[in-house]
Amino acid sequence: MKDESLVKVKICGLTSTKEASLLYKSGADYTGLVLFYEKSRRNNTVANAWQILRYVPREIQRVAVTVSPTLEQLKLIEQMDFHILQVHGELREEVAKAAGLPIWRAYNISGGEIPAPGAYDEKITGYVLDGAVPGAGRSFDWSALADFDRRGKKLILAGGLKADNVCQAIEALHPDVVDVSSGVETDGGKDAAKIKEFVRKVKQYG
Ligand SMILES: O=C(O)c1ccccc1NCC(=O)[C@H](O)[C@H](O)COP(=O)(O)O
Repeated sequence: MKDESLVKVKICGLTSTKEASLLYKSGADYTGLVLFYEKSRRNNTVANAWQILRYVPREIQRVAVTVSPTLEQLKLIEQMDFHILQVHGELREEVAKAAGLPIWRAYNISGGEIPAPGAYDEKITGYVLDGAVPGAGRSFDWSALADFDRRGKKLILAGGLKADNVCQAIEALHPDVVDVSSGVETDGGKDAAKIKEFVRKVKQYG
């Protein structure tokens, strides 16, 4: 059984069934698949996503990672085996209203601006604070976000995290979940040893 007091780990940006298989017994709590965003090298087609999800261990929560999704895209996502919808960019009113999945609202932080959430409160269960460019492996000034009001929701911290800096990040913002993609990759693919070390550092921190 998992210890509910620990900071949780999200391994984001899966692109193959092989990468999904690396999550067995990894200690990860969430995983993310990028969809409908062709600018990302981690983008998945719907068909590919279906395949990958079959290989994600059952105990891991699956997050559909999107940028300004449309209603049609939401409907496709909700036919798949996802638990959470993560939205970067714009959260369209029709998507927020129609969503059956809980939403993690993602903010890409450039400069020291503090996002001021508030809309669609009842659907939003978490806020993702991420670097300026999603999935780019770059962090932001954590101290500038110390006053971010999480409004009782989960705080998911992303952007440039790796085994070497994740404990400092936790110390700075006390997130519920730490989210990593580039920091557990080697040559653009997920690396089992890096995942293991990242999870070890987080769970050791408590
Ligand atoms: O990973 C992407 O390419 C991506 C593209 C479009 C929207 C979101 C994307 N990733 C979202 C995540 O949750 C990443 O884990 C997060 O940006 C952290 O990435 P990294 O800095 O590489 O660890």
